[in-house]
Amino acid sequence: MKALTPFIKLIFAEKRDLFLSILAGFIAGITAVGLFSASGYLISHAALTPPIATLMVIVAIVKLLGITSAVSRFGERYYSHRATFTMLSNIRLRVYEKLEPVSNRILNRYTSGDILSRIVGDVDALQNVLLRVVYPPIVMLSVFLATIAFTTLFSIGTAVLIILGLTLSLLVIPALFFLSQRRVNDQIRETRGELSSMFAEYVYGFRELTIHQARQQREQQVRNTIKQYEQQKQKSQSVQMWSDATIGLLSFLVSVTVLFYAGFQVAEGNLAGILLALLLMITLTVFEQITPMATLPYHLQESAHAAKRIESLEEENNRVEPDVDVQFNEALGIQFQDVTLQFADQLRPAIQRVNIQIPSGSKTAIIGASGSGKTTIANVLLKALPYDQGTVKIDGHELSTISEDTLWKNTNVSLQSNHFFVGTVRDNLLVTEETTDDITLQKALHAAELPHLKLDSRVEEKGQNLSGGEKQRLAIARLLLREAPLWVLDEPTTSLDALTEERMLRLLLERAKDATVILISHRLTGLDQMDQIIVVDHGQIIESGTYDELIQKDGYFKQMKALEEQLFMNE
Ligand SMILES: Nc1ncnc2c1ncn2[C@@H]1O[C@H](COP(=O)(O)OP(=O)(O)OP(=O)(O)O)[C@@H](O)[C@H]1O
Repeated sequence: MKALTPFIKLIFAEKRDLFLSILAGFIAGITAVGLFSASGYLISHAALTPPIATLMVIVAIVKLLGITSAVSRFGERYYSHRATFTMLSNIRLRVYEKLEPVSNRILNRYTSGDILSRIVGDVDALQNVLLRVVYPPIVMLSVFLATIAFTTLFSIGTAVLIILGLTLSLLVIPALFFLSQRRVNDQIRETRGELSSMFAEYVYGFRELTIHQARQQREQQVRNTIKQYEQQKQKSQSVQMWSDATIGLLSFLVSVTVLFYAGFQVAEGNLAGILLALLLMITLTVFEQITPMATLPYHLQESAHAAKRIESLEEENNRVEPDVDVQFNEALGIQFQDVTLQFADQLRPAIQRVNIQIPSGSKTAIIGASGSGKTTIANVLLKALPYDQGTVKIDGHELSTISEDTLWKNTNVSLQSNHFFVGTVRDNLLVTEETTDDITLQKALHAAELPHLKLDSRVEEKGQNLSGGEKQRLAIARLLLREAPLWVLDEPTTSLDALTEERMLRLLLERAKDATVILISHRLTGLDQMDQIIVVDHGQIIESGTYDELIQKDGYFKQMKALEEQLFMNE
């Protein structure tokens, strides 16, 4: 319930619509009760053949109540839905604003299918907070109180019977059915999340699954999960049906009891016979109004759960960003001191007691076997991963005192896999904020050895119409368009042949000559151009020094170099 508080606050921000929908709901409810009880009274009174004028007055009252009830019901729907749509758009904005700055961290922790189901499905589920959780009890309670007060004017016994019936129908029966529905609802939610992730995986991996002929197997898994989901939904709906039927039966029993009780009172001379139909109609109509209350516990649980899931995404945002931001120099010095990071599901730390000194303006290569922890070091530096122990400083400032925005503004980054947007080559070069003219863009393309690409050439989804090497060179052209005091290059040239790789590295280092450069690589090409080489193995730094120092040392680097040369000669 606590998780719902911020969303309930958003509902109460729509004070006017909320008030109008409650008012219209109350008028619609009370006039419906009035309409049927007046009809009952009219029928009974007509049997006594009163003067026509009396009947006309009652008929006019019935008509007026009928029209008022219909108009108020429309008003209730109109204002409550308007408040809901405004609230939903405010929730969507709120969620987006909170998630956007932490998207990097979230993508590391949740699958994209899960994130999608939270920001779409769970946000949509919150529309029921107002429509089915907040205002129905307020409207129902006020209608019941007014009806019961009205009934006590004629028969206190009938009022007591209605109160008992309502307590059973509104509290006891829904609570009992809710308890038996709870487990299956938990299962439904779990299966829905699983299905969403599974489906995203299927769509993303469609090509690989087809090539490896594993598509049918996956499809079957998705189908099985859909079937399981449908069965669980059916089970939940059947519990709901039984709950509705039991409430219907109870309302019928209460109405029959009222009829017998009031009939007995008439026979005893304690109640005017003309009121019998009125009391029966009041009972029947008031029970008709409780239908939305039967599903309230279900919607309350669903909304609270949705709110919790959204909140858990937003919790990432609670990591406080510094108020006062730092100012950086032309090139940035970097220091890692005893930095350790262990992923939750891993047996050993991805990086352990890592100590690195990178002087400002220097060029450092971090090398090591696959999985040794190179990218993790870069991610820590880019604040994409929180570390467990140690200190990281950039330009003398602790990483925690630097906002992500400032950090990324001052960094030119090439990730292992770069994203390419559907559009033109120009669109893909202009992803930076800086506005650049066509001549500069063309120069960047030429420098990245892509003279055959025109700025208006089409780039398909994920750059599918470009070769692996062309994609990397397009990413390099992007880098060339941006100035920054720190360059972090994670394997920027792995898809290139050795000679092109050498030229590209030279080009990048030339462009970043005044900046601090960190190059992550598991190949050793071009490392003689670096000021410092750090060798990582199993998350620990095992060697570091200049190219010449490491070659002279008979260590890991020298062995790797010898092995690479041998492979190169064999090719
Ligand atoms: N998000 C993650 N969750 C759990 N473990 C992870 C995660 N990212 C990386 N790891 C683990 O941390 C270790 C270091 O990974 P890292 O990506 O830093 O290696 P790397 O040296 O960059 O490898 P490569 O050269 O193959 O890119 C690996 O054992 C990897 O399985």
